[in-house]
Amino acid sequence: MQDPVKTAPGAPGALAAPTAPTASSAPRELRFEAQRIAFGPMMFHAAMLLRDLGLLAALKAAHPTGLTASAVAAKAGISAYGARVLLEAGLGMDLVHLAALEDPEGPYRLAPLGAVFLQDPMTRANADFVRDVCYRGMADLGASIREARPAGLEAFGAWPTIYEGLSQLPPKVQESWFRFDHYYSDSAFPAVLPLVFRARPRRLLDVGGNTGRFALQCVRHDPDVQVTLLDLPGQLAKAAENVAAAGFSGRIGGHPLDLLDATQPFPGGFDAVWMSQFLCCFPEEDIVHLLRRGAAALNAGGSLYVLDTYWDRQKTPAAAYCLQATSLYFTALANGTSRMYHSRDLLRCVDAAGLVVEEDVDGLGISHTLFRCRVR
Ligand SMILES: C[S@@+](CC[C@H](N)C(=O)[O-])C[C@H]1O[C@@H](n2cnc3c(N)ncnc32)[C@H](O)[C@@H]1O
Repeated sequence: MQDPVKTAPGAPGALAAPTAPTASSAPRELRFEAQRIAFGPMMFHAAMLLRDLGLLAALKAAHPTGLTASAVAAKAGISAYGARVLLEAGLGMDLVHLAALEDPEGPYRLAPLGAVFLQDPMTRANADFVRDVCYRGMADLGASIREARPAGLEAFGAWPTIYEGLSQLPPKVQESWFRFDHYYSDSAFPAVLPLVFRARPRRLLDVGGNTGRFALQCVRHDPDVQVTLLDLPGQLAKAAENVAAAGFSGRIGGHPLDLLDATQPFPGGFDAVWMSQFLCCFPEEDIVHLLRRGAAALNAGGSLYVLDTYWDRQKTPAAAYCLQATSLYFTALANGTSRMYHSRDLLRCVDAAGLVVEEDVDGLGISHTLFRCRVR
């Protein structure tokens, strides 16, 4: 197993201060970073409005000349006052630049960070997810931690976890949830298919198969494989629609169940059991049970695959930061007890479930690691 990436936030190299730092001795840049955190939730909304009211796009179209604040206001269809407060917040975030400090009317220009915030697909998936799914519920992070339940989920409904409510969330919230989930998994699926199908599994069990996205890729990749999806009824109803629309109802089936209900057995007789972006949805004790039940569904010689994202296995601090932040969604919105794991946490669960990792591949898609496991 590889060592943690030294540049990941929280990695040993990043914390090597011999004595506790004090606020008064902190360099100016650190104090600025602290203010970014302090005002972050407010600036976030300003950044989203700069994006969604079209201010950043107007500045992009007018690059490099730029636009005055009143011209931006006219293009966005907002008041001059509204344009000025958003543009000035944008200056603070370095999303826009002002041609001359002495003239606050502008012209304003799109800054390099503004171009990333406007155009980068990962930033868009993350930002929409934070605004539409997480923002309101995140105010209940403290209650969620104290009570080990997703207290923030009450913003949407009275479900015990977000998974029971997923198919009933408001359309925009669902759209942002799925776009976030798919943004990450879609990047990894093409990379893992050759690894999973090297052993030519004939029957594959996709545990937490959601709306059938991976199953559809499997049946397109291998003409002989049959896939069974395990998930909650709401997700499987959506999966059945997708599978039928793609013409694969004969090769992809669904088995609705609450995977945490130990009285409901998994179906058996599979050459491969697949768990993608799934175990991060559970606390460690449930992960061990789910792995054991997955292992019991395997034919002799079969493999259990775990595809997930671990913050210690990331190539960049930005990727580790995204995962560490996503953990807070699991706490306040999803179930109050799971998180984006360190790889060692997950490997400990694999061992406790009586499995051994035979293959451990990092760098799949944007941020995924694949463990191929067999029964010990
Ligand atoms: C984060 S999604 C991952 C979906 C998909 N495997 C992927 O890679 O994109 C987790 C899935 O686990 C399912 N799930 C969570 N808790 C469950 C439970 N108790 N019973 C059945 N399915 C559950 C959710 O409904 C969801 O489809």
